[in-house]
Amino acid sequence: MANIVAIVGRPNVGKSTLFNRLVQKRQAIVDDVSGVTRDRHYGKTDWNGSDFTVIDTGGYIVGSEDTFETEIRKQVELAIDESNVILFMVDNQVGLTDMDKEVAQLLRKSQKPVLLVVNKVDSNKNLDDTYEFYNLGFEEFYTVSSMTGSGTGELLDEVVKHFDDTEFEDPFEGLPRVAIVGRPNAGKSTLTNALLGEERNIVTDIAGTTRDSIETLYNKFGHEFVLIDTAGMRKKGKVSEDLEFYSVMRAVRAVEECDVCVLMVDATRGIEAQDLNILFLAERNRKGVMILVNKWDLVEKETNTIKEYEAEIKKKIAPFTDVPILFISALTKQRVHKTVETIMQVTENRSRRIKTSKLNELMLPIIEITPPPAIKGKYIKIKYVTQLPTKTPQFAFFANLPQYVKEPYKRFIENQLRKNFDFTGVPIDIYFRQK
Ligand SMILES: Nc1nc2c(ncn2[C@@H]2O[C@H](COP(=O)(O)OP(=O)(O)OP(=O)(O)O)[C@@H](O)[C@H]2O)c(=O)[nH]1
Ligand SMILES: Nc1nc2c(ncn2[C@@H]2O[C@H](COP(=O)(O)OP(=O)(O)OP(=O)(O)O)[C@@H](O)[C@H]2O)c(=O)[nH]1
Repeated sequence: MANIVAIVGRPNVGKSTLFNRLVQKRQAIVDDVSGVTRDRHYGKTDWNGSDFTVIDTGGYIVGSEDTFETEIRKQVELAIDESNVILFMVDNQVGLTDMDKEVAQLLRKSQKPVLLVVNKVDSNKNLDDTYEFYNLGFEEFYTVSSMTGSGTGELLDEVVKHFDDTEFEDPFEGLPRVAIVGRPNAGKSTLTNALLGEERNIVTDIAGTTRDSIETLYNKFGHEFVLIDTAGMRKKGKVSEDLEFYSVMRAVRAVEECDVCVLMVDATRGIEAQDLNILFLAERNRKGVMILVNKWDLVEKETNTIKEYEAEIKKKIAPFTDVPILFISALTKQRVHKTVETIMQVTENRSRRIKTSKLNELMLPIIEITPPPAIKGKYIKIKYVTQLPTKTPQFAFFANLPQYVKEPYKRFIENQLRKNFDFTGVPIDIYFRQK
């Protein structure tokens, strides 16, 4: 089950600071698609082995027509809808404010666990000031300093206790789980219908703590997989910018739950920042990925159109370019069958295992010819390589001075692996270890 933690609170209490502490910078994604409106941050992190996504719901538009109150209300509603645990943050330096009380009032409606976090308790002598926050009606609260990190460990210990890790009976155990994601209007529903047709039968309703994702079995022409449909996340009556964000949240959740992430792009719009965010998220989550350029029927074609389009996309998704890109029309069903075949291929690639003997036979001569560059006069000797017994392809190269192997060489090794074995659509990890 995906676990999502939202941070809410009035402006300036330190939400972004906590967010940045929890989510390493490179893992954070700034949802600045709406640009003129507000920034929301979401990113992946883990505590004691529990993975979760953190959303910083904050960020306000200067000069917005919305009053703070409407803004806060939206933010809180979003948190209640989309997260599994809510962190309600207040500011110990400023003390209790009316706006904090209003937020508390809104949060009272939530069925979800809400943890009160008193921030900016930078030293123990500030603890005396925190008592007034008992007025918010919570039985307890957590004092932290987002700036120094103190208290965040205790907070996270509590957060992870609220995750729903119940193993549900999975009737599709062992089948690949596929999510179709993309911006609003990219054609996700059209493709889903093209795949499942009239027989679309909803087999299970897996009730998560937050909402139901519907899983449907695709079983035709000898291919079998489970389609994850998180369409329920889309609420009626949301204004456009929220709609955009809901679609992001839907994608984030779908990415968490899938094995293969099918990113759908509208050919008439091209690949956009938000598409790339989702793609990178999938990559970091070690999911299989493929790109569908949909509505290809609308594009005026010349001899090199596909080639050029593909090159354009590859430039944007670099360095992970070993990704299938198909040009389809969900509407006319052009290459829909090819889509299914590619899904199966990516699934197979993701669980590909290469024998150690085969790996060494192939890779050691390559390394012999192109060894890692010597550093400070020290020669790096790679002795052998093995694939780790993980769910997705990960390789360990054993060397005398593994710490000296740099990123470009890692990339070289990755490219060689990709050249020799089919890992298309699959992120691979390469580690250098001491031997
Ligand atoms: N002393 C102290 N200052 C903090 C701490 N956490 C955040 N701050 C400061 O508080 C200010 C606001 O922090 P942000 O993280 O931007 O607050 P926010 O809640 O995300 O604000 P919005 O984006 O406006 O919603 C910044 O100047 C931070 O440096 C803390 O633990 N101690
Ligand atoms: N010409 C053409 N139109 C398409 C194609 N696929 C989808 N459309 C149209 O694009 C519009 C949006 O398609 P949907 O399938 O609803 O898109 P979606 O991604 O599910 O949209 P959201 O539910 O908003 O996220 C509809 O009017 C479709 O008929 C295609 O391959 N070619």
